[in-house]
Amino acid sequence: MPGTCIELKQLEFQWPGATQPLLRIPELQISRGERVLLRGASGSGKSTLLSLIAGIHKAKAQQVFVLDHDLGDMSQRQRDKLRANEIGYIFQQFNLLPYLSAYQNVLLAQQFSPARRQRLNAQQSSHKQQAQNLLLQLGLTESDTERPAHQLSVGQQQRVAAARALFGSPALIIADEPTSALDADHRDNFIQILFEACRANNTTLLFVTHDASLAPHFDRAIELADINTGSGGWS
Ligand SMILES: Nc1ncnc2c1ncn2[C@@H]1O[C@H](COP(=O)(O)OP(=O)(O)OP(=O)(O)O)[C@@H](O)[C@H]1O
Repeated sequence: MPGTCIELKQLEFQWPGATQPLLRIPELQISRGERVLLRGASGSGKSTLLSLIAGIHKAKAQQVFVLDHDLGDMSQRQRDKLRANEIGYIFQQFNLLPYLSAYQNVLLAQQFSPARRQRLNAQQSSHKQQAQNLLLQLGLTESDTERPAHQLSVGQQQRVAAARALFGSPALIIADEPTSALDADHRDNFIQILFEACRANNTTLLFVTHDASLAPHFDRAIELADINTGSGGWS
């Protein structure tokens, strides 16, 4: 459907070895440019749902549409390509390469993505300059952008992970508890910057958190248990 970023219909997912489906979601629709907070108890299946939307895993019975692509019809390779080009993923554990500098970690986002490279090439400045500018906007100092990731604080590493997700303007940002290690001031600042970057590009944001106080910042807050009738919905 035009204007729709994510559409789930009759999604059902069960981990191998589990006795029942973790996720059974009859329907969910998220519009392009919408900022959605997803909440749920620990172990209820939030990260699993994000991995299905990002095409990392695939459900047996599913209709998952992302940016008008039917993920059920796509091979792993095609889903990897869509993710590289159009989905910025901020992982709980950041997944930074420790001995690369902050800006080099950001540059990784375009390495496997011709679409991101093309959008970056349309700007005047070099890719390195654009990576550094994004890190400065997110609150790192110029010298921090040159430091290896393992020498940065947890909060700084979170910002590098966010910059890498945003680099090259993907259409969808998926963030899995990206503010869990930040204090309240840094958390609000981080969310404002993430929102500004998303607003500038009409980027959709799907943001998982345990922190109910963040809900007013978002267009919509979804409780996973309210949309899921699988085993994750009963906890
Ligand atoms: N790779 C996997 N193989 C088998 N089971 C898994 C795998 N990953 C997650 N699970 C199981 O799926 C359930 C949901 O896990 P998931 O990480 O999606 O929950 P969550 O809501 O994101 O939890 P949290 O808030 O604690 O991060 C858990 O019971 C977990 O053990």
